[in-house]
Amino acid sequence: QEFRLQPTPQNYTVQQDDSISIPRQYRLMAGNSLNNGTALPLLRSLMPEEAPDAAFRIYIGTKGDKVVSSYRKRIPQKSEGYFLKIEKDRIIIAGADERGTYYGVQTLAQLLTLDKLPLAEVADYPDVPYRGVVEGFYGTPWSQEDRIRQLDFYGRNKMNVYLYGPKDDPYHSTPHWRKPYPAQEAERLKQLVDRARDNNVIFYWAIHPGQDIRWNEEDRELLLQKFESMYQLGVRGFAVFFDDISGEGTKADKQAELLNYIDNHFVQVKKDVAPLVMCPTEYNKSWTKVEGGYLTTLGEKLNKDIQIMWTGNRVIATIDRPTLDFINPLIKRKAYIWWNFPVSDYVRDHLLMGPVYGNGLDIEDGMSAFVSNPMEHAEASKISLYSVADYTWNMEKFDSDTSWRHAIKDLMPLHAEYLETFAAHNSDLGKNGHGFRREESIRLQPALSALLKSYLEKGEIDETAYNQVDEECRKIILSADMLLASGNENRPLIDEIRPWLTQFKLVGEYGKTVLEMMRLPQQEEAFLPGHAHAQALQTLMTDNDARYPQGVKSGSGQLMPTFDALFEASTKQYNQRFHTALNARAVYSPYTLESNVQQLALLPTQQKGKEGSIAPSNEVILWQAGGSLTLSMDRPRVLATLRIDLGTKEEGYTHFRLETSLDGKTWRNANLQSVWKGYTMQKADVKGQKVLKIRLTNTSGSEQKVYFKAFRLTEQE
Ligand SMILES: C=CCNC1=N[C@@H]2[C@@H](O)[C@H](O)[C@@H](CO)O[C@@H]2S1
Repeated sequence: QEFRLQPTPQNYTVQQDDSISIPRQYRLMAGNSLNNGTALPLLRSLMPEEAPDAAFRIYIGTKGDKVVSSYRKRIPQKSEGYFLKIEKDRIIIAGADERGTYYGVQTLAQLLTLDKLPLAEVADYPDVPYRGVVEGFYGTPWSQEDRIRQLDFYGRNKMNVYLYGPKDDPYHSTPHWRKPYPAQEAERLKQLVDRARDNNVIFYWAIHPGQDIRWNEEDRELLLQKFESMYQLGVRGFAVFFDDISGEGTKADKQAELLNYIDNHFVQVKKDVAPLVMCPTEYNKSWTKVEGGYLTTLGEKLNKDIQIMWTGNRVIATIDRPTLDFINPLIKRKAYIWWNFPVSDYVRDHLLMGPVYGNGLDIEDGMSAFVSNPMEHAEASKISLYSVADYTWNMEKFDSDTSWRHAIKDLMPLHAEYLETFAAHNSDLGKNGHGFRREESIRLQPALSALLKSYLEKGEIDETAYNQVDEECRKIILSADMLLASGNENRPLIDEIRPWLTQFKLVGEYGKTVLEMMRLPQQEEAFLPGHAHAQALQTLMTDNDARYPQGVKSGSGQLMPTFDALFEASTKQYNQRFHTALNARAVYSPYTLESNVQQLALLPTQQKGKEGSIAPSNEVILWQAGGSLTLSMDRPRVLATLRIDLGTKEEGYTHFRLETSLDGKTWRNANLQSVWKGYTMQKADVKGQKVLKIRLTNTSGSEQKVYFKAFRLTEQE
């Protein structure tokens, strides 16, 4: 692939017929505005040989510095803009501000990877003011090493914000948000703040107090003290998240009062702190009732410089002009977009490695920020983050596929072709509660559907499609092995995705086995080993690693559905021909879910051995009066245990009735006994009962706001 600057600059011209060799020595002419910034240390790390008498010169400064005064007019009049020019005997880097100058050096860093320096001219600036990442997902928070590597990545890709808000950090959220971090954690956070500064990234620390905040003087002061303790660690960006909570903390006027107090008595007082950011309780259109006044209250009452986050028309959604035309007038400012991609905490058995696409390319003027909420897999998230950096810097010129391919090359230059094969087939989310899907196996789709169609409809094999799919299965197996054996090129990435690489290889082998089976349904003996092997591979693909209780899925969007359909079709053909009863069912979930509660209706069911479950949801469920959820079995089954966790205390369960049925007509009450306090985990007394259906209904007569943290059953052996 040809060289490209990342992100794509606004203006970039190169003299085609000329270039210079990279100067070994140079005389540095630096504006003193850069003294305690990070542009100079970066430049020195790239070009170490300063020599006062060298012929080659580097002029670097910020608008207003004498040293770049003759280039003043060339500097874009945009914050974080810069002008970079490479001439025969000099390089000029002139920034509109310190960060712009730093970005000019980052662009030079990329040009220095070429053998010769092009005589280039770059006049560049970002489209979106704040660009970066919010570590805001449920699940295992990133490690210290993950975060250090992330911050360096943001510096190189011109992302300027990182918001620290991992839901499962107890000092960010309930129960310890009021307490300062213990010394060791505080030290680690200080390291991150320093690393962020080296990369010209604003480190935002977020607090998530809403689940148990009291609207009083004491909690307000405790919150400010916590912010002060973070300020002492060097934090210069602060956020307050009120998402995924219920109860007192959800009141808009109270939230606005608290945030304005923080703004007036902390942020504005400190003078060196970035604008305050808040995450509202109603943070997407599908959850907000405009007439309820929550958003308009924030829009009217919140100080104008306080940023309000928004995920779009749904929790997981792409962002377009209508999305912004809805929210901006209500909040009376440009939304601070929290984009829930590639976050996978609601589909933890999947990796989201595909291209970033679907967001509008003409909406840069409608948002104050665009930050990505990524996967708990930090390295694997970089494929998307690279493209988010590209998209937010220069939206019109963003090309999803080019960006995706370069993102992969940036992550593993020596194994790019194998990582691309892996990423192409590991991008869809599978069925999920949010109904958000992504394209997968795009290039192979025509061959997969042609192969399946001709086989199902005419019992024939489309040889062209067959060979394409066969060749891809070979590449899948090869790619999995090459990446597993890739050593130190990007060990953190391989450590993260290893379970999915192992699964990916099984998918390739399963494909090859099924392709062989397709040729043999008329051969009584020869068909059998292939059928047995395919079933063995199906078992291996479902009984995966106990360390991943949520399971590991690969190729679930296109490859596996096609291979399963071909397995079933060829086995059915065989059974008809030889009057046998070989198992002709590939995947098969004995449980189906029906519900008229909108946020539960699409939740997938899972089966592993004797355990069955409905996938949990992270958010607050608005469970309407009379709303119900019914789990149906394929046949009556004897239950051992049933555990339900609605994230509520004892009294919360009195609003619900649990019933079981053997025929779907007559229902019996099953009582809910509490198993343990805290987040009361409930256990129903269904031991030894034979059931066909289980139903949970809100019988309280009014809407209930609960979580849906667990719905798990085990069958009797
Ligand atoms: C604008 C505020 C967004 N707040 C959110 N909190 C939750 C996040 O913690 C989850 O990672 C995400 C995906 O499951 O869903 C919502 S999005």
